[in-house]
Formats: sequence, C-alpha cells, structure tokens
Amino acid sequence: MNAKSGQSDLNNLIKSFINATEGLVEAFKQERNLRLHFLIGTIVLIISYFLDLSNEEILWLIFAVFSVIGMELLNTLVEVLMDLYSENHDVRIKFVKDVSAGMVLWYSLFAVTVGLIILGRAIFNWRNDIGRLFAVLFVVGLPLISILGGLRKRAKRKN
Ligand SMILES: Nc1ncnc2c1ncn2[C@@H]1O[C@H](COP(=O)(O)OP(=O)(O)OP(=O)(O)O)[C@@H](O)[C@H]1O
Repeated sequence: MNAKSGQSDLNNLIKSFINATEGLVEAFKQERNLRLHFLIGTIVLIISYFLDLSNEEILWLIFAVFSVIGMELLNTLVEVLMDLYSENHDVRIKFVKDVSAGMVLWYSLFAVTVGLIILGRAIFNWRNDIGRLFAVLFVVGLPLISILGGLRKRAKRKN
C-alpha cells in the first residue's frame, strides 16, 4: 500500500463517518420518537451517575438505551422504505410498518425491565421480582393474548 492509496482510504473512511453522522442528525431532526428516546436515555444515564451501580449494571443500562435508539433508527428506515415503495394503502405495508413499530415497543419494554431491576434496586431498594414479573408478563402474556384472540375469532366464525 503506497502513501497515496493510504491517504485516499483514510479520506473515504472520514467521508463514510461524516455521512453516517449526517444520517443520525437527519433522523434526529425528522423523528419525534427518536428525540424522545434520546431524551429518556439521557435522563437515565445522568441519573446513573448519582447512584451506586456496579460496572455490570451500568453496562446493562447503556445496552438498553443504545438498543432502543438503534431499533427506532431501524423503524425509521422501514417506514421511509415502505413509503418509497408505495404510498397507497396496502395491508402488507401496514403489517411491515406495524411489526417494525412493534419491534421498537418490544425493545422499549426490555429497557423498562432493565430500568425496573437496576434503578428500582438502586433508588427504591426493590427486589428484582418486579422487573422479572414485568418481563414474564409480556413474554408469556403476548402470545397468550394472540392465542385467545385467535380462539375467539374461530368461535365467532363457527356461530
Ligand atoms: N401505505 C400504508 N398502508 C397501510 N397502512 C399504513 C400505510 N402507511 C401507514 N400505515 C399505517 O399507519 C401507521 C403509521 O404509519 P406512519 O408511516 O405514519 O408512521 P409514523 O406515524 O411515522 O409512526 P411512528 O410513530 O412509529 O414514527 C402504520 O403503523 C400503519 O399501521
């Protein structure tokens, strides 16, 4: 590798970084929900400075905050791509957009569970049962609601 190609590789890398940053900034400007997630993440991370948290707990909080923001970015992409594909009303587009929004909701529930367990202990001295119950409620509850909904529909069709 000569000095010239090394320099051009570096320029490309810097350009890619600038483009990626522009993408983040644009998404932040355009998406209200993304701004909300950044705000909540900022508040949680600031609060974490005033609490007695282990390294592991801080890492979980950071993981939760970054995950929700990452999923919101992905959801923004899906919405834009679907709108580019077609602006007509289409049940398949509705499905894709709703699942994508559901993905953000799912990760938000994960973040709330992490918050309940870690911040709940550090601020209110809660046992981790509350966070665990919250997680179980959604992991078990969601499929259950869907199964019960399906059974009800089937029963209605038979009548
Ligand atoms: N082309 C379409 N066909 C059918 N349903 C659609 C279509 N576009 C949007 N929807 C429905 O409207 C909802 C909102 O879609 P929209 O693209 O407006 O996202 P948004 O309001 O920006 O969502 P978010 O609050 O997640 O950013 C979708 O989840 C979907 O249920």
